[in-house]
Amino acid sequence: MIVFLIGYMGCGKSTVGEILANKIQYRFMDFDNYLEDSIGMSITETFKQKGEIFFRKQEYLHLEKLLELDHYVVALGGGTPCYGDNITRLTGANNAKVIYLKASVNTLTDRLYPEKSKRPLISHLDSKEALNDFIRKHLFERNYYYNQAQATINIDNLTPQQVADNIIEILS
Ligand SMILES: Nc1ncnc2c1ncn2[C@@H]1O[C@H](COP(=O)(O)OP(=O)(O)O)[C@@H](O)[C@H]1O
Ligand SMILES: O=C(O)C1=C[C@@H](OP(=O)(O)O)[C@@H](O)[C@H](O)C1
Ligand SMILES: [Mg+2]
Repeated sequence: MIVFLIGYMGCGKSTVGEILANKIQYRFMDFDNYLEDSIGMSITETFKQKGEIFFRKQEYLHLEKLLELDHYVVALGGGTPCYGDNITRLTGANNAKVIYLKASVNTLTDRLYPEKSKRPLISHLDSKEALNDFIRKHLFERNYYYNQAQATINIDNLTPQQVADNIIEILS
């Protein structure tokens, strides 16, 4: 089986994915790190030098390889399920379970404000209010895709360990 974690930037896909993989003795892949290795540049540099459309194309192309994995937990990028037919490729894959880590706009704002420099889509937003407004609108657009996951966990008041334990319960 492959477990795909989806959800908005900052919901904890990378953090929870690693914990979950350790708990269930699966391998872990952070799709962003994988893309950085295969492109040979950080995501920030890729957006700057090649543009977002290039990045989305890389995500689209490399997703094909992920679908062949087994015994893996994969933390996808926040945008991965929201472009092309990626969400149906994920949910339609044999042997895959797509899980949405759902967080409120305020939780995401609090978590992302100190880390926005690592995320090119939000790094230009100066104030916390501007970030909050951006996330509210962006999440509204993206929820259409995230809501197609096979399971959803409301993560607002959970530690990463608790989120991982919730996923294990869903999988059992
Ligand atoms: N359940 C949680 N509770 C509190 N902080 C969390 C939780 N999950 C993740 N974080 C923190 O939120 C930030 C974003 O987490 P990250 O795993 O990078 O999210 P994503 O990969 O979805 O963008 C990190 O600083 C991480 O330590
Ligand atoms: O939401 C997005 O479009 C993106 C999310 C990022 O991953 P995280 O969700 O792990 O931050 C990364 O793929 C890139 O900066 C674009
Ligand atoms: Mg991540």
